[in-house]
Amino acid sequence: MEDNFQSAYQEEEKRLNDAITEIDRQLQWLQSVDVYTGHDFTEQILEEARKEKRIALAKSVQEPYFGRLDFQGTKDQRKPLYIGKIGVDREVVTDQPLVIDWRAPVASLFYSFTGGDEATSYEAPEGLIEGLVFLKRNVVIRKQILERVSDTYNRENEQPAVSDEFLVYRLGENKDNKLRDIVSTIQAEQDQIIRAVKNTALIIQGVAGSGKTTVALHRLAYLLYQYKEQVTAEKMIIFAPNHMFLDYISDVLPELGVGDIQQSTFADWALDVLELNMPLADAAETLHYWFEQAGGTREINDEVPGRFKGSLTLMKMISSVIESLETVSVPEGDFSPWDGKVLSHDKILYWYNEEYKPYPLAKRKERVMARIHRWVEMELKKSPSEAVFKDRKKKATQREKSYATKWPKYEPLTLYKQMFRALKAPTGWSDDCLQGIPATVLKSTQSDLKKDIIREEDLSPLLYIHYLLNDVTSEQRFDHIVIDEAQDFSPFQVAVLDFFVRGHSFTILGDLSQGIHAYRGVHQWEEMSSLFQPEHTAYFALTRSYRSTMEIIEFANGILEKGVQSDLMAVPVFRSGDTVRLIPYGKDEGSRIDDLQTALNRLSSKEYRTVAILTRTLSEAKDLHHQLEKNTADLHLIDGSKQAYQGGLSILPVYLSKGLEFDAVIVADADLDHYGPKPWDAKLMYVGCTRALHELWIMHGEGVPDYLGNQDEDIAVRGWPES
Ligand SMILES: Nc1ncnc2c1ncn2[C@@H]1O[C@H](COP(=O)(O)OP(=O)(O)OP(=O)(O)O)[C@@H](O)[C@H]1O
Repeated sequence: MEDNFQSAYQEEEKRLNDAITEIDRQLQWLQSVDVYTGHDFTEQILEEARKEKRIALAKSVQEPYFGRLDFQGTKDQRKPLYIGKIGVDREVVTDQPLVIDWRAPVASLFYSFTGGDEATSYEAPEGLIEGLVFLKRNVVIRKQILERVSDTYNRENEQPAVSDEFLVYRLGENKDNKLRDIVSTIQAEQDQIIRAVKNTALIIQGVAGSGKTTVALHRLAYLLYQYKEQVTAEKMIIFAPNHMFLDYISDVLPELGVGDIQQSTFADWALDVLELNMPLADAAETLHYWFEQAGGTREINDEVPGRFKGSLTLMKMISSVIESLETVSVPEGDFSPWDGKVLSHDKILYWYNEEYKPYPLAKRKERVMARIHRWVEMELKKSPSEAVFKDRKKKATQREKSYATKWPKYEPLTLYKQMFRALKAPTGWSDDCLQGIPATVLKSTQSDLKKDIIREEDLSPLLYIHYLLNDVTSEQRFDHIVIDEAQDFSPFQVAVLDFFVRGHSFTILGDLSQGIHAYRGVHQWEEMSSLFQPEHTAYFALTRSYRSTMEIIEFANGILEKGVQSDLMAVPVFRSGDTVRLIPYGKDEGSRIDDLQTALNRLSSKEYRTVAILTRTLSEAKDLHHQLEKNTADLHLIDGSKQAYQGGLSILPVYLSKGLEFDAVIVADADLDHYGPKPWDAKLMYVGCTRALHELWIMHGEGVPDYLGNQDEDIAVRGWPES
């Protein structure tokens, strides 16, 4: 065995040296070519290509590849294929590149192959290629040094199966303040999503830690490679919950050699499209309303403002109101540019109803007004003298202006205010359909709009009105949209986004078990899948969780099972760690702070890079931060206003921890005073617990919710661990 390992290591070391020598040679040659600075367009394009290649090779020469797959096609010889983040051709091009790009068709075998000695296949441009896999090997190269060789499949073994050994090694590493790429260990179920066809609304339900965010980012890199003729990075967008999260994921795409993909929150993007230069109502206020109720949970139904304004019911209402506007748009009466000259109402109606019918309302008004203007110009030309011409022109300009003001104002916010009766509605429009708005929603929205307060949930209706009035320009239309944490999106949001993307090309990822913003998000994925024709949508479930140890995952599953009655259980990768700790605060006054300080000190003295204390509310996080920072250097408070996550030691309310991960997590105040028995509280607790990679300590006062108790001793243990 040892001998085998030695010879594998030596073989790979030799291959590595050969590869580095060749890449170096190519790089040196490129560097020897003078940089072109002239004006010849073709030369400029060639120079750009050389520049890109220089950058790629300089990166590749450090860590050329991470995997090897020995494959023999039915009509071929057995060949070792080396797979890396960047594909590199040989100097003398042969049918086998020096390094194969991880996104290339043949590389899919490296990920999809799950063992066994039967023939396997992959989809190539020329058709299905069948063959046998002999070896799957992971190699770790850092700065040109071969650090590790690990065979995850060898056909010569007695029971050949792909092993998780290398994956477990990778998962055991500590994490810093940024999400990382996973190209060397993408799993078959994840690869299927990454390589799914472009023009589909993919909906992915993935348990906490199943790699949803990571997979979405790899998918973008794949789409750019596979559909290079059809998509560009600038026309792709990722929607994520907040700026700190965007910063947290910001290293993955550059590491995969992809730049320029837009990354935004839905709110920022929507305000930009709407050209609304006003801040949204403070989100903290909404969060406070829903989350700062210690021990209790507010009632959520389809009539709470977020759910209703995110519903297709409101979408339909808006559609009929705008439709009704169509019939009352053209001002009553003829248009007279100067006394004695008349353009009949019928003629204007004809232009509006026939000639410009295909245009959306706002454009139609523009076209009709432009047509009227052209008619005026023609008539002006018939003026008998210069003086009459001038006089008529002056009058006509004034009357055109005043005629334009008689049209309804095609502006989303104005129309929205009119719908909620915060402004007088245009005469004659039929708003019967708005009778169905629940009274509480009508009242609160009306009162907000009168004060010019817009909330996040108002953005979909506003965007929809904008779309109905103006349509979407080709510059505004995306090639692909990723929605992360999609359980917090409403059906209306996705329905509106569908107008802004070509071919329903979506990657929509979320976890219903983490649906802590259920007052505005979906409760079932059908709410989203039903927006698309069955042939335009596909559903995937990711059930394996890669983030946490088995103990933490089993513990979190227990919360779901008992607290949410959910069957969306996570399957752990076989990575065992310390048992979860349930630690009661001491009985003395002041014990809570002392105990939390002790927990933080003990965990931060280990070799972890990131440790977090999660509180139930923001005010508790602030208070605790104030108390603990006296004795803890560099303790960061995350309060929702931060643009970047710094790693290290953090205190934050549990609802702001979504999407993030920490080597060790302390859940503070996990008692009935803070977490009630309802599913929503259990979901919050689930989010908190699933942020931990290696260690989870649950600290609590008197009485814990049922969903935390009765766990097996090998999963959770009461009391402090021995120091
Ligand atoms: N195939 C893999 N190989 C190695 N690490 C992986 C793999 N898949 C996921 N991970 C790791 O698991 C962790 C969780 O990934 P990610 O944050 O993308 O999951 P998620 O499903 O979006 O999580 P959540 O919903 O809980 O926020 C990350 O540290 C990621 O690097």
